[in-house]
Amino acid sequence: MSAPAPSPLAIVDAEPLPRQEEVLTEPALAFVAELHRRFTPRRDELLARRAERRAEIARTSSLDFLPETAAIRADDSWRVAPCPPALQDRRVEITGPTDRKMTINALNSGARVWLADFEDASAPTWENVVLGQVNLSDAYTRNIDFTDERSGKSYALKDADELATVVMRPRGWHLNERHLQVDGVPVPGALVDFGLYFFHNAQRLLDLGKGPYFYLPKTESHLEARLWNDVFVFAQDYIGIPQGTVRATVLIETITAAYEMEEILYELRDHASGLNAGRWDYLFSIVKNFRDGGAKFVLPDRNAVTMTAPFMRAYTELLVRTCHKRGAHAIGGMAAFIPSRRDAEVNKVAFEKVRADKDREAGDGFDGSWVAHPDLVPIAMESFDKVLGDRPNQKDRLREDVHVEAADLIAIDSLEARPTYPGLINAVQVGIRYIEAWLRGLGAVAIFNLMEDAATAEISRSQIWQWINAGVEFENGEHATPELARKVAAEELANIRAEIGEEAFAAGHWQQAHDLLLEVSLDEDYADFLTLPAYEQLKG
Ligand SMILES: CC(=O)SCCNC(=O)CCNC(=O)[C@H](O)C(C)(C)COP(=O)(O)OP(=O)(O)OC[C@H]1O[C@@H](n2cnc3c(N)ncnc32)[C@H](O)[C@@H]1OP(=O)(O)O
Ligand SMILES: O=CC(=O)O
Repeated sequence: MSAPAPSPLAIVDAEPLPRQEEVLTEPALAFVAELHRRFTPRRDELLARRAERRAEIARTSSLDFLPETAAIRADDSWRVAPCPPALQDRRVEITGPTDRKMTINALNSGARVWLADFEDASAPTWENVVLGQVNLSDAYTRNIDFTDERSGKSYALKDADELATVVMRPRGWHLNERHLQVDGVPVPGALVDFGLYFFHNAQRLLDLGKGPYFYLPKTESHLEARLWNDVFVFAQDYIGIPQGTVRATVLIETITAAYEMEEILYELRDHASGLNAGRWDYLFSIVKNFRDGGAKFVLPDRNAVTMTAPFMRAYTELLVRTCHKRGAHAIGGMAAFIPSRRDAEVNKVAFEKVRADKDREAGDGFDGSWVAHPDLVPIAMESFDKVLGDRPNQKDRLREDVHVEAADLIAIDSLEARPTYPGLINAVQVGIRYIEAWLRGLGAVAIFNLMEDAATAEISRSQIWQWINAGVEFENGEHATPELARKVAAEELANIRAEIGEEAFAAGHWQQAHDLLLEVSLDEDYADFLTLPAYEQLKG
């Protein structure tokens, strides 16, 4: 008797979208279903391991390099695969969501790379998930030019040799895509985003002289990197392209991954092209993991933690050293200051702050860095041009002077700043405003002239949780308590209502955002990710 046919992947509870049939083709869905069958069980095991490790951190309040992988770190002989030409020069990378306008603007921005984001800059509505894929395919076939009906402005791609190389960021391992299910089980969003993109574009990209390149977010261990590597090996065979075609840049943006940088590169060595210092999620991860570690681990206001804090320098310098030792690119992170074309003073501050950040990164040995806005591309370019000149990167700068001990990465108490009452107000303001936008399908927004996305919002809500649980006393004598957070949130909601007016208030999701922020900031049972309960409430 022949084996029963595998269950197909079903589209569940989703309104049909224009042109979805171009992305959700039968062969593409069969590929995603196969990824799910092969790899979701291991994904589930690895999520359970995350919980075990966090329980261990709660018990010990410490982390260390892994004894069982010491041989990988000690072996000086291995390197990651040679870098493909399209990724040699990554001196400036722009990030952003994949709606049609942003896709064209990012590709045309003058940056060498565009991080096309299905993760923190994108709220995972079904429309964003599917139409983001349509837009990327349209960009590769040069079928994307359009006129914005509201502004009347026309958008067209520049010549191919002027466009940024795309590095696509799928969702992290923890999020499911409820609209695609096998036997009633939702497929991990990571496999949906990766699978659809890879299936439709891998060969097309090779024909264009590029390749299927990925940023891997929120990795917590080298075992998770191994899972991605196995996904790549399977996917390359499945569509018949050579092994080693995929390239992945791993975001080192969890505190546990910072202790496994070498191991992560090792697991992915046939597919790795670099590591990125994702500072915002990194801070979130520190607060999350050490949230109940007592006063020693209490971070001050988010905006008071800069990249020059000793524990942040330990992290970034170790990242550069590790990458260059193994032949990989070291890519810097995101300064959150957003320029304004309408306000010269805001613009000036953003340019100054971003220039200082990029100068520091270029000086420290990074091979490139991120910006959030096209107007910041020339600023970052100047910083890296000064250091790199005609060289595509500075991987030859080995930074052997860098020595980081395990304790340096979590020496939070070396900071003098303390949490402040205005810091609490800001965390509440940003939390409500960001969650409201997310529930409308926007994953990245400018709030108070700073870029906010899922990672920065995670810091805000986690700090409220941590400060309350650590019984922080602010400079004005107030204590962080659930009652105080509720009072500040109620005031903020009233302020927003007065600011935007009744009609706009009623049209938005403000009360819902307020309630959700309080839930994820005050619940004793801390939610691992804000986007998990938020996804339950996301329409579409
Ligand atoms: C922690 C992390 O994970 S960081 C990575 C994730 N976060 C991101 O990627 C954020 C990316 N940045 C953004 O999304 C945007 O810059 C925002 C939301 C912060 C601000 O956007 P806006 O309010 O539209 O900015 P602004 O009005 O100044 O934009 C001016 C123009 O630049 C374009 N633009 C702004 N940012 C980007 C971008 N990142 N990519 C492409 N185009 C952009 C706008 O579309 C607009 O184009 P138009 O003149 O044709 O209409
Ligand atoms: O994803 C990047 C970060 O800073 O977080």
